[in-house]
Amino acid sequence: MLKIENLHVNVEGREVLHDLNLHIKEGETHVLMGPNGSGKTTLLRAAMGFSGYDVTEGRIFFKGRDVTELPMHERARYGMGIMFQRPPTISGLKLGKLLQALSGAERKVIEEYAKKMHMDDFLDRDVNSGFSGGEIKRSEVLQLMIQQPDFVMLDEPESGVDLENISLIGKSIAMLVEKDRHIINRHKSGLIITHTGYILDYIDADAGHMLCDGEIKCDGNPREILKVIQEKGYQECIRCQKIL
Ligand SMILES: Nc1ncnc2c1ncn2[C@@H]1O[C@H](COP(=O)(O)OP(=O)(O)OP(=O)(O)O)[C@@H](O)[C@H]1O
Repeated sequence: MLKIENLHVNVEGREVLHDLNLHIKEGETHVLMGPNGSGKTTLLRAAMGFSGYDVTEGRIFFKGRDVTELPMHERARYGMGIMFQRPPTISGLKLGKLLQALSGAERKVIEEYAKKMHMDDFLDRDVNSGFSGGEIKRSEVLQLMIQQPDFVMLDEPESGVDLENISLIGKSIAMLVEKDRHIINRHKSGLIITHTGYILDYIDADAGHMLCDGEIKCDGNPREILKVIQEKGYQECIRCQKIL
């Protein structure tokens, strides 16, 4: 689904990602962990094609096609979707209208989806305007549910979300990446940034990666990586990777 080879990314003239390699197969969901400022969001944004995230070396392949030079809207059309860590407020644009524009679906269908995410009362409000942290996350997941991308990138979906809503968001993301289906019938994939690992209670991730100083320092079982980080810190995770 996504193959990243020897990726180097500059942000504001500084190299943030160095020689990064990542391979996520169709039907797989991976989690990405790492300390603050290590480059996790940069990786998602570069993969999605945001401007300001300059690929200076390396290639990004999506569904077998080299998308390194493709603009973001074409990557989205081709099946990539992203959930922001801190999405902007869009004054003057109602959430319902945005969902209609994203999907072309009728209002009735949008209302049904919105109900599932407990967002039906938000359709006539400006996107993210005055939304709480948890409401913003539910709105982001709702936008992805409407778009149904083949590959979702989620930036800290559980941060700022209360326990009840983590369950709702976790289960919805599991459906987005088809974790409810048997592996042979699963065609969607995902990459999820997490600090706490709560999302792993809902999504049985296939692999985990620890990013530090712009490089992936460890690949392995996500729960094992998380355990080492929680108990001994990131440096120990880098050191002990052989046992994961
Ligand atoms: N637009 C930008 N302008 C300047 N520096 C940036 C910009 N975007 C990212 N950076 C820098 O790149 C580095 C990596 O940032 P990034 O947001 O990718 O980290 P992260 O691993 O997602 O962190 P966190 O866990 O805190 O969300 C940081 O030092 C950050 O300050």
